[in-house]
Amino acid sequence: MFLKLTVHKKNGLHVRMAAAFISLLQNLLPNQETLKKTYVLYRDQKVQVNNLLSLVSLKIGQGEEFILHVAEKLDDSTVQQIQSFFAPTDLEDSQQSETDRLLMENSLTLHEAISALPNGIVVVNSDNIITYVNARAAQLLQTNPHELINQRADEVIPHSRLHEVLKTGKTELSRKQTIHHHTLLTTRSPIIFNGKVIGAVAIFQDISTIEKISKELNEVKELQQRLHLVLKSVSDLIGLTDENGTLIYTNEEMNALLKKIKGEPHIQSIIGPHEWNHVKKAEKQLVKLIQVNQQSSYITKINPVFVDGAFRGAVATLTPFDDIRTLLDKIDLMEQKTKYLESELAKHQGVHEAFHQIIGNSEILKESLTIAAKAAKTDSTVIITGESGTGKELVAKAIHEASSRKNHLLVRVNCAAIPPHLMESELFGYEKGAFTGAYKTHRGKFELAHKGTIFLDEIGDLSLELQAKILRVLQEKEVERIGGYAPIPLDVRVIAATNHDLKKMVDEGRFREDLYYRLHVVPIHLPPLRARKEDIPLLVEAFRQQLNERLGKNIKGYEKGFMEALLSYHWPGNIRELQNVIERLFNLADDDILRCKDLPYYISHPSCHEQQNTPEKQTIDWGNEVRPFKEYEKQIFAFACQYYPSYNQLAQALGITHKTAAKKIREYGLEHLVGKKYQTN
Ligand SMILES: Nc1ncnc2c1ncn2[C@@H]1O[C@H](COP(=O)(O)OP(=O)(O)OP(=O)(O)O)[C@@H](O)[C@H]1O
Repeated sequence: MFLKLTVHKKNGLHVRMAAAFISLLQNLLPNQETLKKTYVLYRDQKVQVNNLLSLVSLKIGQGEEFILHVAEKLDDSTVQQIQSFFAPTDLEDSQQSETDRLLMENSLTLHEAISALPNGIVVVNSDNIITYVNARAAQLLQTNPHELINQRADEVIPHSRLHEVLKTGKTELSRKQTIHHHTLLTTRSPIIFNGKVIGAVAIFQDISTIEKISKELNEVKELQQRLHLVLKSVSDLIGLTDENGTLIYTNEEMNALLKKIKGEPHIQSIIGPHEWNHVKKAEKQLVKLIQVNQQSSYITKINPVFVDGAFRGAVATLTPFDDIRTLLDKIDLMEQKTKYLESELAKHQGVHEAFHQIIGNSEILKESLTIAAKAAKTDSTVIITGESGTGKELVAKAIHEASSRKNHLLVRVNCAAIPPHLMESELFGYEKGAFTGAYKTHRGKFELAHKGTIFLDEIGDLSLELQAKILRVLQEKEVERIGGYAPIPLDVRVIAATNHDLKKMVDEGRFREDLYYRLHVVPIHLPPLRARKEDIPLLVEAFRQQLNERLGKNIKGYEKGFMEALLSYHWPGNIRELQNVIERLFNLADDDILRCKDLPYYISHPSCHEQQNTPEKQTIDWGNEVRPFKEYEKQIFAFACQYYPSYNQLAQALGITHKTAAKKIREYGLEHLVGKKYQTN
């Protein structure tokens, strides 16, 4: 039920009156449960009537009304007694009234002070019933004060230990607990009156923020330590300046430099005042190679630091340039190594097995073979240049074998060997009856090479007329037989080779410029053997094995000094000459060892030609008087031997035996001239 009551006392519902009112209600409502559920409603506020401090804190003034809400219906006499408690009285004892005012003021101040505390306060009576909760405690427990008042503390407050304190009468200091994500430090104390525990109070201090700050502080400390370690472990010189350039932080390396240059702890003593002014003004990073004390150079980076637009200092990093130079050198070396390995890999990956029979490990040869192997994968025209006997034909064969045309013919035309008047019919073929003797249609080399490869060896020996005709075939991709009526379409890959200097021939008008360029799509130059002498041992070994097999011999090795002799010779006839020399030695060998004594004299005595003063013979000088036969003979041998790399070939050319040729060369001391002009003829 609701009772409307008015306070008439001068000091309103003051402390003493409120206490008297509670006492009255305790007498009138002996049922404690009813009393617990009895409230005072005043201006939107609701407080339990038996909570003295809360009741007083309503500050109900003189003449003001409030409602008493009792949980049960009261009989008339009880209602009357309550109403008469508040009935106006004519007389008010002025001294008592002053005492009441003082009491009221003090308890209100106390209440305000407790309410305003940042700590939460919960008070229980001796039965562990909550009698007071301040606003902060209610906030921390995430509820309203009136939800807690009159409740058992251990039922409504998590981890409450006030009942223990009531039992022991001992204070529990600063116990840490977590309630609703807040870390609280709780102190619980008994309230003792007349030596008796009449209640207890718990004070909660929220230390969540402090904890957070302390955690952050620890993190900052850790970060600082790590940063310190990082700065310590870098070899760069690091410094932090204020706005005047004074170094406020320096790592050990920077300290060492400052010590060395005996400089002030200012960045200006390292970079100079001019650069410092520039950093301040430019508002961007300065990167410069700076020489300090004319001793060491540093790559210096200065980053200005601006806070809210104001220049506050700079971070300076100095990297010793020598270190960088060493690193650059290392990188350079690594790059070179990588390039080398890449090219090696490319060579191994790129070289088709058809190239494996080409022996040699020299860089210069491998480069040429790499180009050849790449060319094999295309249909481009290839021209192979190089001295006689360097392996041009071998490479042409390998290109064909490694190409997609390998299942068709490789047709070789030796342009130097076929008589010029037969060359045209050889190359292009003829129709039956095209000329006298053409009894049947003859297909030319180009036609035979259809879908395959034509190898035009010694192309520099072609007449200008035939050069023009070949150019036409290359351009039109068709061939016309002599006496033929219609051109025949051709699908032929052309590989040409020469030991002539075609460029020079073009300049001299002996080779067509247009054909020269038509052929030079993929030029491959094969180096002479003297330019890759490191290949000699490999070649000799390969020839030894081949010849053992071919000639059914068992030559096991070479005499000491043998390889040295081969290495010091200049091999004008290149690999062909080497091959021939080894074959000759096989034939001369008495046992299973190749011996120096069997080597041709000009090889076993490499210096002999330098000692000789027989001049090269350009022509044979017949003179105009008859001279002794031997003189003519010497001239003939001196002239002829220059054009052949071996006695064998010389003998063949002169129509004499090998033995005679060798004997005569030795007799006239002409070894030094053998093969001298071989490469250019
Ligand atoms: N790298 C090599 N490895 C093994 N044998 C080789 C090598 N180079 C050349 N030969 C051999 O040397 C001889 C001459 O080679 P090839 O006929 O290919 O040379 P060429 O340059 O075409 O000579 P020419 O210009 O006189 O025609 C051949 O018997 C060939 O097998």
